[in-house]
Amino acid sequence: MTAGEPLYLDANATEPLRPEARRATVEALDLTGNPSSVHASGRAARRRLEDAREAIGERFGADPGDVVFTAGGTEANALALAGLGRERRVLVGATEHAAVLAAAPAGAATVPVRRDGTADLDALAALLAADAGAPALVCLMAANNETGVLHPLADAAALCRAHGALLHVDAVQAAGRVALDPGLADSTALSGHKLGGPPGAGALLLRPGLHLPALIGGGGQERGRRGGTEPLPAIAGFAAAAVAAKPEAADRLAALRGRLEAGALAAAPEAVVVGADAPRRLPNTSCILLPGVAAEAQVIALDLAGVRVSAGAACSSGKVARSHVLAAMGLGAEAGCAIRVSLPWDAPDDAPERFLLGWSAMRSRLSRRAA
Ligand SMILES: Cc1ncc(COP(=O)(O)O)c(C=O)c1O
Repeated sequence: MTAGEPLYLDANATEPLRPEARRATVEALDLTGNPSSVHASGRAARRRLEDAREAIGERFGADPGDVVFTAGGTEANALALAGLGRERRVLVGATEHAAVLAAAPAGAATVPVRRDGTADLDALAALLAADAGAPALVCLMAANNETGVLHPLADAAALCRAHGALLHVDAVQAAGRVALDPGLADSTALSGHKLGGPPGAGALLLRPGLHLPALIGGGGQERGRRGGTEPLPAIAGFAAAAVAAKPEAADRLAALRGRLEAGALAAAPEAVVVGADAPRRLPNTSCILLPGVAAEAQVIALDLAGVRVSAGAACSSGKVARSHVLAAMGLGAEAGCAIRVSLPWDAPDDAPERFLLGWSAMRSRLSRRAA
């Protein structure tokens, strides 16, 4: 990104494509074979697919045979819920992404969160103990897409193990941004475009030996766990992006985010950074609530000032829905005044200062309009 261009601060919606991912995707586009074909062209495509599987496995601590490629994070979550949730009672975190909430069965129990957005582990323990005889599947995300808040997954995993429950982790936002402990979850959902790959590929990582019935049948691909010809170019780009996305970049993003938040709070002391009290947040994410100013108006005015951010849960369809995440954290109508600023991997060094200029222009524009 160079000066004069719009400032893209919506990485949690989609990360900019990494150059390594672009190269790998374009190379794979020229492989004509179907990985299921037995001739030489098919075998070349199969080799590329298995290279990508190995790279993803190595990067996230899974055996390559336990990496199931999907079309993205939504499908990876749906596959876990449908396959592992079968004949288990399902418990889902209150702030899970719509991809998990929509895939959960109607009778699923909700694990509440505390005001800082972290899962209430006392409540989880009580829910698990309440029907101790029935096997359970617990779904908790590694990091929230709106606030960046990280759940205490090690403690949650210990509770699940103690109660014989499976733990599914939606790591779509956390993967590549913070280190993930590969031993914690029974299944982990990933999405290529959230870590700098092209859209169209994701994965579900499974604990060794865990049986996963397919959600989509078909030609027996992915060891019978996901039918359909694998989207090789997107998968190759996903793997290259996963290798390139280093949690070490977190310190730089956290420093930029720190300057951005400090500047916003100095300019508007009434502003609140939602989730800032949580013990851990994603380094790139800031949910800033400006009381009395509708998030939609903020996003439009910021866009006019050349700064691209999201409002609330706007990752779905461009519509701004009331955020169930902020509601679960105890916020009322003021939740409609929160924007999400998410720094991409290639955020420029002066991103905080450029955001603050745009923010100040946005605030003057909106206060002139209100006057
Ligand atoms: C936490 C989380 N899970 C799942 C998804 C869905 O991922 P995909 O866009 O790859 O389907 C998203 C997308 O915003 C997300 O933020």
